[in-house]
Amino acid sequence: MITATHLTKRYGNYTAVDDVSFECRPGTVTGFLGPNGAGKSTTLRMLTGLTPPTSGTVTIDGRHYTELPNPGRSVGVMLDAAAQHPGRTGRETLKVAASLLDLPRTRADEMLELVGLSGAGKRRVGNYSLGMRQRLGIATALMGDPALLVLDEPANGMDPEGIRWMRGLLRDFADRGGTVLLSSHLLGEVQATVDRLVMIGHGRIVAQGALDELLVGQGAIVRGLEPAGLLAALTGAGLTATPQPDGTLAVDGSPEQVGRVALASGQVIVELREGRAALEDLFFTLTGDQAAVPVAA
Ligand SMILES: Nc1ncnc2c1ncn2[C@@H]1O[C@H](COP(=O)(O)OP(=O)(O)OP(=O)(O)O)[C@@H](O)[C@H]1O
Repeated sequence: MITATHLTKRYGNYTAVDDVSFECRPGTVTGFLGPNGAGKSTTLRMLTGLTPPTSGTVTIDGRHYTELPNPGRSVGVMLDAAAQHPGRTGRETLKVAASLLDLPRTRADEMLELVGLSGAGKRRVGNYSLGMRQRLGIATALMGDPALLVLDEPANGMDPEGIRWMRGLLRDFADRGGTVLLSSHLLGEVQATVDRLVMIGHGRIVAQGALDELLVGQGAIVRGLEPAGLLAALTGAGLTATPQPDGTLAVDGSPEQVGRVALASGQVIVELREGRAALEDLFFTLTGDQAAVPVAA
């Protein structure tokens, strides 16, 4: 289990990570989501002992990363897939990782196979695409058969097939009791992969919880035969309705409320559903500059 408690990092007067607390439990995949510069990498660097926190703690099964006897056997980490030695082949990279972990070098070929790079093992990493480097980084992280995985932007540079592959791999890892924490600045990349989300903006956690919980209570989506008339009726009834690019209105009321307003005002509705606004909208709202959103439990 990963536990961050009031984790804070300041660089001079600038607070990159501000009072961040969250947990990642065994059997779950947690997405750590936020726009560029939100503080994700700094948090992951504190988690893996590379940057000391200004205050607060982050532990792995109750211990600091630096206190783990053989960290690579407990936590698989990939912080920067692009930073691998370009002159080594994929196989050499994994052999070095195996020897650092005191594992047989044959493990390198097993891992190449696992991440679908068997055919590219003899090529230099400098000639790999970013997606291939991500696969190699994941192979390195999995090398020591850890119970936890920490991956910074693993979907970066991966094509849709690669993302699908990674989703299956991480799901399987978590289903076998593993704990996964992965960061992303693009919700769409991780939405189908994660069970839980921790959203960060400007160094602060703006929301966290199960994916389903975060989607609850998002209002209603309605499409009227005369959108302008429906908008006026909804607004007149005290509801906030926002026109969407697809011609629907996103309303901060329940479908029943919207239906009643439409009935009372004689507006014809051609579509009405629970407003499970795309999580992307929630993400942008929560992390946008205007957002002064309190921390959700
Ligand atoms: N060593 C440092 N010295 C000063 N400022 C830093 C340092 N490291 C990070 N920062 C600042 O802290 C903020 C958070 O950076 P961080 O890399 O954690 O964000 P991020 O969410 O991972 O975004 P990205 O995906 O762009 O890396 C940024 O404004 C960054 O400029």
